[in-house]
Amino acid sequence: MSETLALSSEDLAFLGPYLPPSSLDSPQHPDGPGAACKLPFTTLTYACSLDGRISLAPGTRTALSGPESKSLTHYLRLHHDAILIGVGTAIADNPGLNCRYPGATLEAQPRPVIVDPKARWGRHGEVVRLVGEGKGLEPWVLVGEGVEAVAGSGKLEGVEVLELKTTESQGARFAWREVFEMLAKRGVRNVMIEGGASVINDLLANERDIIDSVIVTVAPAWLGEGAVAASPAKSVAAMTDVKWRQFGADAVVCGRLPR
Ligand SMILES: NC(=O)C1=CN([C@@H]2O[C@H](COP(=O)(O)OP(=O)(O)OC[C@H]3O[C@@H](n4cnc5c(N)ncnc54)[C@H](OP(=O)(O)O)[C@@H]3O)[C@@H](O)[C@H]2O)C=CC1
Ligand SMILES: Nc1nc(O)c(N)c(N[C@@H]2O[C@H](COP(=O)(O)O)[C@@H](O)[C@H]2O)n1
Repeated sequence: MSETLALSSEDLAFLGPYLPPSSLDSPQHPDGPGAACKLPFTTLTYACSLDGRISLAPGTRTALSGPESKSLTHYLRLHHDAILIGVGTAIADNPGLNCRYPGATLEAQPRPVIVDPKARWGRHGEVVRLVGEGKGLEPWVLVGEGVEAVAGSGKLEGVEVLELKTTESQGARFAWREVFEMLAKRGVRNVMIEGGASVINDLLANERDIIDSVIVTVAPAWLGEGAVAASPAKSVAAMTDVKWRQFGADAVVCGRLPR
């Protein structure tokens, strides 16, 4: 399952303080609502360019991380119970969402979680890679209550569809807290939130209290104006507990969001 290099002991020491605690009884964020409400510990993590972009164009998969920071992503996957993405990313990237860090076994794999209120995923054939390779866990797809997932096509075989109520005010949205409560009830202790842009921007603008750790890779490239930006609708104050480290050609910043 390994496809990445092992990180150095210095890299691991750098990342250690930002990883999820080993159990919910020992929260890293003592006053964090995540711990208080028994929500899972959450890590918001993605890679962006020097102009804050995460992909070249909407619906386009773009490799920004170099080999070293890609290893970092897989090391993070090793330390989380679940990886959450929006359906836009699932459709655009057809991601594996498994852990390919050296030594990662099938038992150590994170649970892919796809936020898909209108059950759009599975209509495009991308399901095959996520589910079919047998190198990761069966994804959970969160759909709106009463929304039929890929009616009659049978393409969602190997995927568990979970229903959650939506609010119609903003076009079938889930309340993030309810998403994470649902995951906690299913035994998920920590979640790595990988994107994409809508998920990142919504959480940063509106639900910062839910995020316990932030780990962002900055690649030394510019994607330009037409590219998809990680840029919340509102400003967010500077992170606290900030540390930077170089991973190959990329810079990685870790921190916590101000409460
Ligand atoms: N560089 C990096 O690290 C990463 C880059 N990416 C890139 O990001 C791009 C995709 O971003 P984007 O198009 O914004 O897609 P997202 O992955 O953010 O998915 C967006 C969709 O998820 C659903 N969604 C988001 N928030 C909620 C909510 N609160 N409740 C219910 N549903 C919700 C909506 O689905 P609906 O519209 O059906 O209602 C929404 O349109 C791709 O190009 C991908 O390559 C992605 C991850 C990481
Ligand atoms: N860390 C990171 N760096 C990049 O350059 C990226 N494009 C991403 N994308 C995220 O990783 C997913 C792909 O995962 P697999 O390699 O297919 O398992 C992709 O869907 C994004 O969530 N991340």
